[in-house]
Amino acid sequence: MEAIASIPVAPAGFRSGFVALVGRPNVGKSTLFNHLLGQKVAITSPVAQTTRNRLRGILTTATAQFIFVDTPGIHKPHHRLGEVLVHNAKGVLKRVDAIVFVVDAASPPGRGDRYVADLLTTTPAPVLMAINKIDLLPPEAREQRQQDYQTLGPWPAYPCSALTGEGVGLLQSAIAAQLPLGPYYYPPDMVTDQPERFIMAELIREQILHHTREEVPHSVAVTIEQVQQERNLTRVHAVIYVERPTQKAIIIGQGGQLLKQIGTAARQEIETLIGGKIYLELFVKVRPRWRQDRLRLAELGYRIEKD
Ligand SMILES: Nc1nc2c(ncn2[C@@H]2O[C@H](COP(=O)(O)OP(=O)(O)OP(=O)(O)O)[C@@H](O)[C@H]2O)c(=O)[nH]1
Repeated sequence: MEAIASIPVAPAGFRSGFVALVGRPNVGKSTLFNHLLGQKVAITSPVAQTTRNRLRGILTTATAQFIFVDTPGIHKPHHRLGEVLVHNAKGVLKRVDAIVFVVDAASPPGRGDRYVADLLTTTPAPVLMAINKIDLLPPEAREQRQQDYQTLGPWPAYPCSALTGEGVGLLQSAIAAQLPLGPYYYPPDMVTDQPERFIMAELIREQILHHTREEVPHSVAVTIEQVQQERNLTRVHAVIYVERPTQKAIIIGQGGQLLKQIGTAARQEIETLIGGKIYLELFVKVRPRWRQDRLRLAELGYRIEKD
């Protein structure tokens, strides 16, 4: 109840609502999400399908409150985890006030984009198209690329770069204009509704993705087993789950070198997150076929959400 008591009454004309970022994997949804929030909440990586659980990020300005929902990249599922991701992403689309359809300007529209565009033709919420990564295109090619993408649907398009920030302000104002008049749903200074533990686990997973190659990433899950507050130090005990002993060996590396690098990088990210000293203990465990198993998915925190 305390959190509710600290929510002020919104001024007249205030707009607020839920905004979904959707798009095929790797178009830059998480990067855009972080840029809009001005803070690192979602992890990003060059490996497709980095985003797993639904994450909410809150941005409050003088005139509006946006609750951004980052969805996993939508694509045709190949295994149980894939199905859960797509099911959850579809569910989100039915419940939001606005949808930002993110596409990648670096390449022309493809099947993945059309798959998403088709889903959006039946959603009730207004759709805006963010043509992301325009920094990768020479200025003279942008107009043509925008036209290519506008064949996907009748939605207004906003060229932008989540990396440099170009065009993101305009996109943000356009989203605000689509939100209904409404209250503060969260306290104005709140940035995410995810518990710190979840973000810690994601920051560790992010470093694993950065430090390993294709064969490992999708087989990794991270759980935070224990967080102990000591005088000037927070002790974090985390477990990295993989599916095969070979993956365990890769993550640990020769003489434990790679795990050490992952740990150091993740520790620094977590210290920035919580603003204090961390002692991070990482363990690697093998759990065969965890991605195929509903129960284990649930145990590791991948929820199947109801429509
Ligand atoms: N040059 C450039 N790269 C970008 C931009 N936005 C994102 N990227 C890069 O594109 C890659 C994918 O970005 P993510 O934000 O993880 O993509 P995503 O759509 O969330 O991916 P999934 O989690 O797979 O759905 C990363 O390497 C980003 O650094 C951009 O505006 N310009």
